[in-house]
Amino acid sequence: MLRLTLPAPAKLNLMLHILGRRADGYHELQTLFQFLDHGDELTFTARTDGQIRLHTDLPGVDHDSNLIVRAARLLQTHSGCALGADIELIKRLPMGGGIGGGSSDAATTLLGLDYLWQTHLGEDRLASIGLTLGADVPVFVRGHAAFAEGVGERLQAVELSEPWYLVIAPQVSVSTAEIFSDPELTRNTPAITVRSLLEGGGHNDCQPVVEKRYPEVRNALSLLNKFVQARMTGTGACVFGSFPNKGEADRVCRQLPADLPAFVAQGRNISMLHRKLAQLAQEVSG
Ligand SMILES: C[C@@](CO)(OP(=O)(O)O)[C@H](O)COP(=O)(O)OP(=O)(O)OC[C@H]1O[C@@H](n2ccc(N)nc2=O)[C@H](O)[C@@H]1O
Ligand SMILES: Nc1ncnc2c1ncn2[C@@H]1O[C@H](COP(=O)(O)OP(=O)(O)O)[C@@H](O)[C@H]1O
Repeated sequence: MLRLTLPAPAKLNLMLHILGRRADGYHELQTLFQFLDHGDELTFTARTDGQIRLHTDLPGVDHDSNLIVRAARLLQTHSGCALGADIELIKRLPMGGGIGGGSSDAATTLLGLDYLWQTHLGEDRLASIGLTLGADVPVFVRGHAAFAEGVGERLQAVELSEPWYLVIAPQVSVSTAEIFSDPELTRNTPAITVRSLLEGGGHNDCQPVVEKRYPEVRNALSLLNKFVQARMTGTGACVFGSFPNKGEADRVCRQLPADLPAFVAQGRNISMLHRKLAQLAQEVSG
């Protein structure tokens, strides 16, 4: 196989508690990740000259800093593979939205090129390579809804209900580092067990800080709160509410101001990337 198209789905942090700060400045957290059936799309074509070429520009991100290019080069280093790739990206996920677009693109690159180049590094090595690119990359490599602890790298797979979500993407990009360095961020939420969490509850400790700094996020939350309990994902800027079916989510979506970007997607416990890879494996073996 020389060419491969794969999805890079979004995630939501259904809750995000900050328990403390480590000596290296990173924060200890507890969070619940679920994927959405909405995301970016990447197409990989193998090159024999070893070059990595991403053919899609992202505003404010130069070629070599793009997480896709960095992931591809890391995979070359760790596997010793001499092949390269041409990569095209269809970018649908808002950047700095807290729905993990960059991390998901990186994970899709690691899994996609591992498949295309036949480097067979395996999920454990790909997840640890991914962690060097960002705290959120491993969950996308694993592809299962998870309760995460540590800086997000200790993952416990969970089975959640799969409701429909209405996601509003206020037109601001929130820097994760900026929110984590805010002196007003609450960093002392007591640890909870995954069991008590699944029985209900949880909140996002970053939300008050982002609401204070970004009126666009505050407005999106109060708009959505008129219909359903709204919450922010990750360090923002996206906010979401859950609905039992697509029809109700679409109905509320139609009532939002036309100039406010929003979409409806279903929560998924197994990521679309892993569904597609499993389908490919079945086609090859069948
Ligand atoms: C907090 C989450 C929840 O999903 O936020 P979002 O970025 O998705 O909104 C993520 O774990 C973010 O992961 P990711 O976006 O990969 O962050 P990284 O690139 O690893 O870190 C960006 C910066 O955020 C801070 N940071 C990040 C994660 C963490 N547990 N503690 C931190 O203090 C650090 O200052 C770091 O330099
Ligand atoms: N392929 C990529 N897609 C999105 N952002 C990227 C990518 N590569 C690098 N970045 C950088 O990473 C930052 C965070 O990206 P993103 O994952 O979209 O946000 P978040 O972590 O809030 O979900 C962006 O603002 C951008 O500067």
